[in-house]
Amino acid sequence: MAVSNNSELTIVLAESSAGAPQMGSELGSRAILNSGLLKALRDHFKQVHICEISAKPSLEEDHDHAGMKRPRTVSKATQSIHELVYSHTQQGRLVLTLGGDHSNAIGTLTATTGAFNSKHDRRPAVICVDAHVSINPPEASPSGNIHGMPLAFATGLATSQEKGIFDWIQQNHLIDMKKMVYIGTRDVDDEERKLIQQNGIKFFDMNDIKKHGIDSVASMALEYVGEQTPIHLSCDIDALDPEWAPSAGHLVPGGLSLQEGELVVRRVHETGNLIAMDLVEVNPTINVDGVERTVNSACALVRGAFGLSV
Ligand SMILES: NC(=[NH2+])NCCC[C@H](N)C(=O)O
Repeated sequence: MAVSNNSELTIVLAESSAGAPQMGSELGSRAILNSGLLKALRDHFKQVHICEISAKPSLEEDHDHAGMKRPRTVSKATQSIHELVYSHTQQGRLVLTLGGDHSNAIGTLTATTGAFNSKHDRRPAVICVDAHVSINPPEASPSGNIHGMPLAFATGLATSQEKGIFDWIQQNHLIDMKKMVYIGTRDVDDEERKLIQQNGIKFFDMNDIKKHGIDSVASMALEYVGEQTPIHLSCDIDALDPEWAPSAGHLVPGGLSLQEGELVVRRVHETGNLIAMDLVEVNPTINVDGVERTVNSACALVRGAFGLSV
């Protein structure tokens, strides 16, 4: 029996780019939704709810704190996302969050985990499709950009007690490191590598994909998270090769083809266990000639994950 109810979808437009070094990804959510995707989702689901969060540059001071840039703006935006996603997950709806930059996943991952934990006393699995592992604790981050840190906060490897800076994250929101897996990684910082090893976090990097093929990797990843486990699928568009997603913030060559990306998300769909999906880092201000291609790729991943026809 599937763990998710597939009749209602909530779309969260996470129009915040404060976690990234450059602006522009706040325009990504609408670019994706308005490219025909909304209609397709409305045709597919019985009901579609749309919510939005925007993080306008705050007028108050948001100076760096403990190795983080714009920490109060990002904390506030992700807390709002958390509250929305939490309440819609609790109502048994599937949730699609369209970013925005990857820091938004701090809000989504803590929300589905918190909501499932309080309702069912268990934590969902998290499948991250990403070129990066996005698990830098602030003090180890080479950039200070919070979009490189979402998994650090969502796992509890990074914490902050500072008022207004991620002090809203609670113990029961934290994802289970033994139930998370990365697919498509190829740009990992030294400290991130150590954390992945020390905590035994499962990953399938691009070499594993070349070696085993994407279908076997998808099978291994799904076997690892286990049957009957709700799945939160967290996708950064930069997992795809820049050929397929040129309008993204941090391009890393040697990524997944669109076909490989689609295969992964369709395999997740087939489990019947998907409860939430994030799609982040589409930036329509980068490589403007490639925006349409990037948006089409993003739509294809969303369609695949929710089992819409091609
Ligand atoms: N979602 C992204 N594009 N992340 C890029 C992160 C790059 C680098 N690891 C950092 O922490 O700054």
